[in-house]
Amino acid sequence: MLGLQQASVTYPGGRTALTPTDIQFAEGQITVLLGPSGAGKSSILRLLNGLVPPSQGAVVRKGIGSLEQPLAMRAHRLSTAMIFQQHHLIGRLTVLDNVLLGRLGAWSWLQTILPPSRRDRLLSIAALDRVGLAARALDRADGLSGGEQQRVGIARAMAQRPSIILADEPIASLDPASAERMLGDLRRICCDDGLTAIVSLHQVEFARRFADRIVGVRHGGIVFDGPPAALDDHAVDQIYGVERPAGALAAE
Ligand SMILES: Nc1ncnc2c1ncn2[C@@H]1O[C@H](COP(=O)(O)OP(=O)(O)OP(=O)(O)O)[C@@H](O)[C@H]1O
Repeated sequence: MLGLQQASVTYPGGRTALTPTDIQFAEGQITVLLGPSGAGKSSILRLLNGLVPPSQGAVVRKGIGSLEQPLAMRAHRLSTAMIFQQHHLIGRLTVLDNVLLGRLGAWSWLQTILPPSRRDRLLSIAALDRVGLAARALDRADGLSGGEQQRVGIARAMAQRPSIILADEPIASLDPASAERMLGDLRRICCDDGLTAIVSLHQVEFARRFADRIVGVRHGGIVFDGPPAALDDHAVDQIYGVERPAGALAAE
């Protein structure tokens, strides 16, 4: 449904982060981009959400067309939610207000200056309930733990009512238990709602448990593409090479 067609990324200054790449992401599938630091995972996600334009090639979405067209990009962004490594919550706002921000893209100018509608508030509370945080709706966001704040990030993404979720290292700053909970919630919601998710991760064991499909990225290219069961030690070596960190195999 969403894919790269011979798409590459060369940043100003001349650094090529992604060599011309073809890849399709199937509807309703959870894909993990796995690879060492600097491999090009974030650059793929930035292409997919339009934060960087392809230097060559195209990003194409079924039913919308090439994202080069401004109207296509707008339609794509409205139905694509991002989850970041740092949750980007506004600490002094309530948890509920942060989740309501997920509705912004759907609001008219007038709605942005009026109090949120009852419908949007209910939708946001329902999204919080799905990550077990409805009871914290009126707490200040900065009063929550890091793991809870990341789950508010999932709720905010869900409030957008997306069909695609893009997440860039969403567990990078979490302890193992919080990471497990966060990925568990995300997987359950994606499976229940049939969402397409593309998530970059560093940890091989989390990737194996969380993904339907693993795409290994190294030196700006795809070096592995298959189901978790196919990610054997040889494949991990192909992805990480000598850079494989001591903790890469552990779910940490
Ligand atoms: N804005 C930028 N300007 C110049 N070079 C960049 C920029 N962003 C990334 N790069 C370079 O592009 C390459 C790929 O970076 P990218 O962030 O896509 O990798 P990554 O696999 O996501 O790494 P990490 O896991 O550390 O986030 C790296 O060499 C990086 O230094």
